[in-house]
Amino acid sequence: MAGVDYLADERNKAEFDVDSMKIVWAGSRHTFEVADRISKLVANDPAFRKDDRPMLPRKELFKNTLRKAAYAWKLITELRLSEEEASKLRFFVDEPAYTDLHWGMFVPALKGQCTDEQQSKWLPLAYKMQIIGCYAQTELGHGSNVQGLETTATFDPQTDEFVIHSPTLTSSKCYHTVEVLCTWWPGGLGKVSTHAVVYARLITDGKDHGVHGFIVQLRSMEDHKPLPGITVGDIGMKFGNGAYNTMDNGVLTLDHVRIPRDQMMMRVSQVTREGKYKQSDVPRQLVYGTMVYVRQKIVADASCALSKAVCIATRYSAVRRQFGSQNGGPETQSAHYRKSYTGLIQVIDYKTQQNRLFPLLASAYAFRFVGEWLKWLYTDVTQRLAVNDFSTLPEAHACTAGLKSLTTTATADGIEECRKLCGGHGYLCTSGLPELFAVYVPACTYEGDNIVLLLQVARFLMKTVSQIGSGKQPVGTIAYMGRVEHLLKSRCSVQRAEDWLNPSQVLEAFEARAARMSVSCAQNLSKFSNPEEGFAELSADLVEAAVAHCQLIVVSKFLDKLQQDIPGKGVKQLLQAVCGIYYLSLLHKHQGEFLATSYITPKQAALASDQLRALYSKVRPNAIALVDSFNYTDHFLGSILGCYDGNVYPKLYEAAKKDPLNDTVVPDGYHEYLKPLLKQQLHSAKL
Ligand SMILES: CCCCCCCCCCCCCCCCCCCC(=O)SCCNC(=O)CCNC(=O)[C@H](O)C(C)(C)COP(=O)(O)OP(=O)(O)OC[C@H]1O[C@@H](n2cnc3c(N)ncnc32)[C@H](O)[C@@H]1OP(=O)(O)O
Ligand SMILES: Cc1cc2nc3c(=O)[nH]c(=O)nc-3n(C[C@H](O)[C@H](O)[C@H](O)COP(=O)(O)OP(=O)(O)OC[C@H]3O[C@@H](n4cnc5c(N)ncnc54)[C@H](O)[C@@H]3O)c2cc1C
Repeated sequence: MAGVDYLADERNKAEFDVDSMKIVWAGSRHTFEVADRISKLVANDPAFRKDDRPMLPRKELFKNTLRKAAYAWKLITELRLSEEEASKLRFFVDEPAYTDLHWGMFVPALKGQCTDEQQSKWLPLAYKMQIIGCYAQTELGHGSNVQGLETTATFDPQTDEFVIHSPTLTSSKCYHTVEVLCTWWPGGLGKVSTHAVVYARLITDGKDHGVHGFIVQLRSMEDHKPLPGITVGDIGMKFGNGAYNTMDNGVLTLDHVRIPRDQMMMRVSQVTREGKYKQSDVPRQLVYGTMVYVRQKIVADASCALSKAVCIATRYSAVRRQFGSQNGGPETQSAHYRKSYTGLIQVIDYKTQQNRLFPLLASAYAFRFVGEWLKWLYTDVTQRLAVNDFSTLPEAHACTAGLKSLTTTATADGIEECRKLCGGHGYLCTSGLPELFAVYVPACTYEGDNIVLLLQVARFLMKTVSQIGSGKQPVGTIAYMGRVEHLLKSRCSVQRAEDWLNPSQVLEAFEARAARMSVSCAQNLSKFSNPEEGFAELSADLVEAAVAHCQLIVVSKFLDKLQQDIPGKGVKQLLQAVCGIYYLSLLHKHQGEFLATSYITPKQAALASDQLRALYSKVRPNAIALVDSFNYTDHFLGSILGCYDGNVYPKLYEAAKKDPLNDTVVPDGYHEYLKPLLKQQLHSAKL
C-alpha cells in the first residue's frame, strides 16, 4: 500500500496553516529553508543510514561514526556549505561524534578564552580541522567541583614552559583506591582528538592561582600516537546500544608533559616570561564561559529531542486503536470517544493519553521559544563583555544553568513517557525511543549535574532577596523580585475557568509562587548563624524555589512570544492553546506549591484543571499538524512508529523480518544447546 497516507484524515482536521507554523518553529523563513534543504540532503544519502546502529558492535559502530563524520566534512567542503548549513548537516546526521566537542566546546573555548594573537594561531587550524580538539575538564575524582581539580600546570621559568601533570595517589590527599587521578569523560578524547583544552591548577613560583585552561597537544600529527608523557584511551561502553557509544569519551593522564607558555589561554589572566601572574580587568568567572555557551546550546537542543519523541508518540497515538467495536457491535468503552471508520478508538482520544502527551507537546514548543530567547540573552551578554560590561554575567549564568537543568530533566523524563505512551511497541529499538532516551539522558549530568546547577540558581535568588530594599533594583528575569511586597500580599482573582487564559493573571500566579518560595527559603536561612550550613541544610527547598523561578522564565517567554506578530491562519490561536496547556499542566503538577503559598485557592486550582481539559479538546484535532510543523524527515525521526504516513504495522513486520536473528529459521546454537536439551526431555518423557 505504498503511497497511502494513513494520517491524512488527521491532517485534514488541522485548524491552522501548517506551513506558517513550520516557520514559527524554525525561527524564520530563512532558517526553515536551510533546515528543510539540509535535512533532505542527509535523508536521501544512504551514507547516513542509522537504523543499524543499535545492532553494531562498538568497534564497528565507532568506525562507522568516523566514516560519517569524514563524509560530512567532505560534503561541507565540496558543497561549500556555510557555517549555518554545516552545523545543520551535523545536526541532521544525528549521531554523537567527536565533532560535537570540536565545534561545540573546543572552538568556543579558543574563541572565548584565548587572546587575539592566540586565536589567530589556533582558530584557522581548528576551522579547517587540521587539528581536532576536545574539552578536558572533568577528572575521575572531580566533575561538579571544578575548583577541586587536581591536575597542575606548573610554570618552569628556565624553559618558559608549563609542566602539566595529573596527580598520582601518593601526591594527593584523596583516599581513592585508584592509582591515578586522571582526566575522565571528555568526548572525542579517547581515540580522536589531536589537541585538548585541559583545565589545571596554575602554579607559579610555588603559588596556586586556581583552575585555568591550557592547550595541550595529545597525539602526533604524523601517526596519531600519543606524545611522550601522555596516556590516553576510551573509558568503555556507556548506557544503551548504539546511543552515546558512537562517542569516544576518554581517559587521560599527563606525566610531566611540557607545553610552551603561550599555550595557556590568556584572555582572562596571563603569566609573563618572568613567571609573574597577571589578571586582566575581567571577572575570573569568564574561565567558565564555555560552559555558559554550551548550556545555552543544550537548552535549544532540548526542544529538538523532546519534539522528536513527541512527534513519534503523537503520530503513533493517532494510528494506534484500542477498544471500541470493530463491527458496530457492543462497545467496550463509552460512546463519548470519537470512532474511526473501523469503529475502534484511537488511543489519542483517551483523555489520560492526552493528559500525558499534550503537556509534552506544549513543553517542546515552550523550550523552543525559551531557547530562542536564551540565545538572544547569550548574544547580549557576549556583546556586553566585549566592552567590559560584566553586569549581566550573573544573570546569564543563572539562566543558562537553571534552564539547562529544567529543560534537560523534563526532556529526559518526557522521552521515557513517550516510550510508555507507545505501549509495547515503544520498547522496540525500531520505535527510535530507547536509543533517543539513552543518547539524551546524560544531558542531565554533563555540562553540570542538574541539581548542582539548580543550587547555583538558588544562590543567585538568595543573593537577590538579600539585596531587596538595598536600593539595587532587580532587573531582567529577576525583576519581579522588585515587586515582592505586592507579590507576597496579592491573591489570585480567577473566578471562571476562562480567566486562566488571561496572561497577566497567569504571570502573576507564577511570579507570586516563585517569590514566596524564595522569600520563605531566605527567611529560613536567616535562622542559621552559619549561612553555608543553612544553605546545605535547606538545599532541597532551595532547589524547589529554583525550579519555580525557572518555570516562571519559560512561561513568561512563551507569553512574550504570543505578544509578537505571528502570521498564518490560526497559528497564533493554536499557540495560545499550546501555551495554556504548558502553564496549566505545570500549575496542576505543582498545585501543592501554589496552594501552600496561598496565592490560589483549591477552587481556583480546580478551575485551572477545567480549563486545561478544555484546551486538550482544542488541541486534539490539531495534534498531528502540530507535530508535522517540526518538519522532521523519517530519517531524522528514525522511528517506524513515528513515520510520516502512519503505515506502522507493515513496516514493523518488515523490520522484524530483517533482524539478523531471523537470517536463519533455525537459530545458531540450536545444535549445541537446544537439541541436546530437547532430546534429554524427550528421553525423560519416555521414562
Ligand atoms: C558539545 C556541545 C555541542 C554544542 C553544539 C551542538 C548543540 C547540541 C548540544 C547538545 C548536543 C550533545 C553534545 C554533548 C556534549 C557533551 C558535552 C559535555 C561537556 C562537559 O560536561 S564539560 C564539563 C562541564 N562541567 C561542569 O559543568 C561542572 C559543573 N560545575 C560548575 O559549573 C562550577 O564549578 C560550579 C558548580 C558552578 C561552581 O560552584 P562554586 O564552587 O560555588 O563556584 P566557584 O567558587 O567556582 O565560583 C563562584 C562564583 O562564580 C559564579 N559562576 C560559577 N559558574 C559560572 C559560570 N559558568 N559563569 C559565570 N559565573 C559563574 C558563581 O555564581 C559564583 O558567583 P558569586 O557571585 O556568587 O561569587
Ligand atoms: C556523556 C557524558 C559526556 C561528558 N563529556 C564531558 C566532556 O566532554 N568534558 C568534560 O570535561 N566532562 C565531560 N563529562 C563530565 C561531566 O561534566 C560530569 O560528569 C558532570 O559535570 C557531573 O559531575 P560528576 O560526574 O562529578 O558528578 P558528581 O558531582 O559526583 O555527582 C554525583 C551526585 O552528587 C550530587 N552532588 C554533587 N555535588 C553536590 C552538591 N554540592 N550539592 C548537592 N548534591 C551534589 C549530584 O547531584 C549527583 O547526584 C561528561 C559526562 C557524561 C556523562
